[in-house]
Amino acid sequence: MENGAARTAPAVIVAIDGPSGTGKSSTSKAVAAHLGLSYLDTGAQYRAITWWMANNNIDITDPTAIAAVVGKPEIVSGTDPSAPTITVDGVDVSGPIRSQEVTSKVSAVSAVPEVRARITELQRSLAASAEAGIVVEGRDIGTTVLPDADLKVFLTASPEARAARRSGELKGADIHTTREALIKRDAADSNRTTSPLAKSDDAVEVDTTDLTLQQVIECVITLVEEKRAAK
Ligand SMILES: Nc1ncnc2c1ncn2[C@@H]1O[C@H](COP(=O)(O)OP(=O)(O)OP(=O)(O)O)[C@@H](O)[C@H]1O
Ligand SMILES: Nc1ccn([C@@H]2O[C@H](COP(=O)(O)O)[C@@H](O)[C@H]2O)c(=O)n1
Repeated sequence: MENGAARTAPAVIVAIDGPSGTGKSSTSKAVAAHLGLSYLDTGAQYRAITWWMANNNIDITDPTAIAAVVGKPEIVSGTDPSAPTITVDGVDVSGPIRSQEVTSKVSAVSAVPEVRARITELQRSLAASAEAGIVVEGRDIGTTVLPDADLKVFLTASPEARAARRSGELKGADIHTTREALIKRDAADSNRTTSPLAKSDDAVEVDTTDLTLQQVIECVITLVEEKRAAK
C-alpha cells in the first residue's frame, strides 16, 4: 500500500443458515449494518413467490402448476440492512408475506426445483453485485447458493427457545402450537429433495439457546473480522 492510501476492507461474503427462529434475520441485519455490508433475506424471496402463487390461485399442491408460472412474478429485494425491502411486480409485499397463509404454504412452494433455480439465480446475482460484500441468510446458502462464501455460520436453538421467541413476537401466541408449527416447517425444509435445510461441512455452528441476541451478533462480527483479517 502506498503512503497515505486508504485501506479498503476486502469484500466479504457471509452465509448464515439455520432453522426457523434461530435468529438468522436479526443477527444478519445487525452484523451487516455494523460492518457496512449489504443484507439479503432469502426467506422473504420464497415468501414473496408464495404470496404471488396464492394471489393468482395457483394450486400449491401441484409442483407442475407452480413450475409452469415460476418466471412470471418480478421479485426485487432491497439489500440495505437498515431498510430491507421486497416487492413483487412493483408492489411492496413486506407485510403480506408474513401472513399465516404464506407461512403455511411456503415450504411446499420452496420445495419445487424450478422455484429454487429461479430464486437462487436472483440471490447469486445480488451477492455478486454487492461491492463491500453481503450477509445472506436462509436455509441453503452455505451448501448451495454461495458454496465459496468467506464465512459460513449455522445457527441453532432448542425448539422451546425458538417457540418462546416467536410467540413473544406474535403477541402471546400459544407456545405449544408455535413449537409444533416450527418443527413441522423445519421437517419439510430439511426433507425436501432439492437443496434442503442443512449445515455445510465447513460452517461454524453456533447454538443460540442460552445466548442473548447481542452475544450472537458479537460472535458473528468477530468471526467475520477474523476472516477479513486473513484475506
Ligand atoms: N439469541 C436470541 N435471544 C432471544 N431472542 C432472540 C435471539 N435471537 C433472535 N431472537 C428473537 O427471536 C425472534 C426470531 O428471530 P429471527 O426472525 O431473527 O429468526 P430467524 O432465524 O430469521 O427466523 P425465520 O427463519 O423464521 O425467519 C425475533 O423476535 C428475535 O428478536
Ligand atoms: N434459503 C432459503 C430460505 C428460505 N426458504 C424457505 O422459505 C421459508 C420461509 O423462510 P423464513 O426464513 O422467512 O422463515 C422457509 O420455511 C423455507 O421453506 C428456503 O427454502 N431456502
